[in-house]
Amino acid sequence: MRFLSRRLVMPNDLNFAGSLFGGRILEWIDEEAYIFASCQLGAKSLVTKHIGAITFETSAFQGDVVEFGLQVKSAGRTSLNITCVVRNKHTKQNICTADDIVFVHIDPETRQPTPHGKTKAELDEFNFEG
Ligand SMILES: CCCCCCCCCCCCCCCC(=O)SCCNC(=O)CCNC(=O)[C@H](O)C(C)(C)COP(=O)(O)OP(=O)(O)OC[C@H]1O[C@@H](n2cnc3c(N)ncnc32)[C@H](O)[C@@H]1OP(=O)(O)O
Repeated sequence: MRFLSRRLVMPNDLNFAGSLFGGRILEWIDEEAYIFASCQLGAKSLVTKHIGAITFETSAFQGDVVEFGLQVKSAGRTSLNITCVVRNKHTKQNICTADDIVFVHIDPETRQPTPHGKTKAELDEFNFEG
């Protein structure tokens, strides 16, 4: 798994208890996973179909730097299944794991699923630029 991106926890990212809001983490994961999937497939027309499992493991706080690890779990005909781990940049403690994040490649006109043309083996082999 490669950690490709970082964010700083700002005051407006906090919940009423003063820790990083779970909804904000999910928003970040959706966006980071979309960027990753889009780069892997070389395609913009992707929609989030499914997020299978979300586990919040430790809290993060204002001023923490969090980083996002992403990897392809599997590739289907029109879909890409991704795992994302959010961890504290300094302590390396996991904050959240989101598994089975499924994006579907769609035709921008019809908005129907359309093949993305990539296999897992191809993505594994040619993922140097992420
Ligand atoms: C201040 C606040 C600011 C907020 C600032 C926000 C900023 C955050 C920025 C975010 C930026 C990023 C953006 C992200 C992208 C979106 O968030 S997109 C928005 C949410 N998603 C949607 O609107 C999608 C709505 N769904 C659909 O349109 C239709 O379900 C779809 C995607 C066209 C698929 O239709 P379908 O009938 O399910 O198609 P079907 O052919 O049966 O299946 C297609 C593939 O999905 C797979 N699949 C189907 N169902 C499932 C399932 N339940 N589970 C797993 N796989 C499935 C199938 O196996 C198939 O895979 P392949 O075998 O072809 O590989």
